Amino acid sequence: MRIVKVRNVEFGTDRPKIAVPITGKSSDDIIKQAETIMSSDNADLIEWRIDFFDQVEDAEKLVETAKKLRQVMGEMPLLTTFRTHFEGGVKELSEEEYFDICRVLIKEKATDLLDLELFRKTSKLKEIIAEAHENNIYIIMSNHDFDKTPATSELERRLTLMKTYGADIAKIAVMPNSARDVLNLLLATDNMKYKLNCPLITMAMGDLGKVTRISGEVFGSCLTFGTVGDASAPGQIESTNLKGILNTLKFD
Ligand SMILES: O=C1C[C@@](O)(C(=O)O)C[C@@H](O)[C@@H]1O
Repeated sequence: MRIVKVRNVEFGTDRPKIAVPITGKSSDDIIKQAETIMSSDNADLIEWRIDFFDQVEDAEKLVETAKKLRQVMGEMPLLTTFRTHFEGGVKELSEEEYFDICRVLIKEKATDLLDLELFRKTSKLKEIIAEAHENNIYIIMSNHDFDKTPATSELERRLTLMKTYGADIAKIAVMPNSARDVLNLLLATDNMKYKLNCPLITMAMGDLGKVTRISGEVFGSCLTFGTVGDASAPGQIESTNLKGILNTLKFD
């Protein structure tokens, strides 16, 4: 599998990296959360969920908060994500507004990794990916289904599409309604881990899917989301616990 190195963290090798989400609404809350995460010593990277931030549409405030985060985070990679309402996020934005926010983050080099949702306008996605790469920002392309788990072939098709568009890492999150759905997500992951030559992040959400959040090293998911405080999706495991389990399941 290809390895993607962002600052001092390698994705696609060794145990899955732990991303801890920040879900604060105000700039102060966001910085406080980052400080708590840093002192927990469990995170390999932080995901800033900017759809929770009540000033996300104010470019100046967005960049100012990103700069403060960088001061708190030292050399730890920052993933910035605007999760749209359509894919389970907090705030509703037009497609144009969504891409405007991506552009601000890229132009100001305000993040190391940017989440980009697959099901947006293709021509725009390609433009944003090119701009991100010119500015040394990595793209995690993503897709979320909060109701169900698509068929394995469809999961594989979506992951392949992400890679074709130029994603550095391809991510898919689904909601399982049966153990078979969980297996299908894991099967798609295992099928694509060598085929795609692109690190993958996959998970089944909710309690039923928890096993997918700890088994990435076996099946080929390079990152798992764990909590310090609030969760950003159902089924996320507390980060101290998560780190212990990942280390227990580690193999050579
Ligand atoms: O894409 C994802 C995955 C996620 O939905 C999860 O299930 O852990 C959590 C989100 O914050 C993140 O952007």
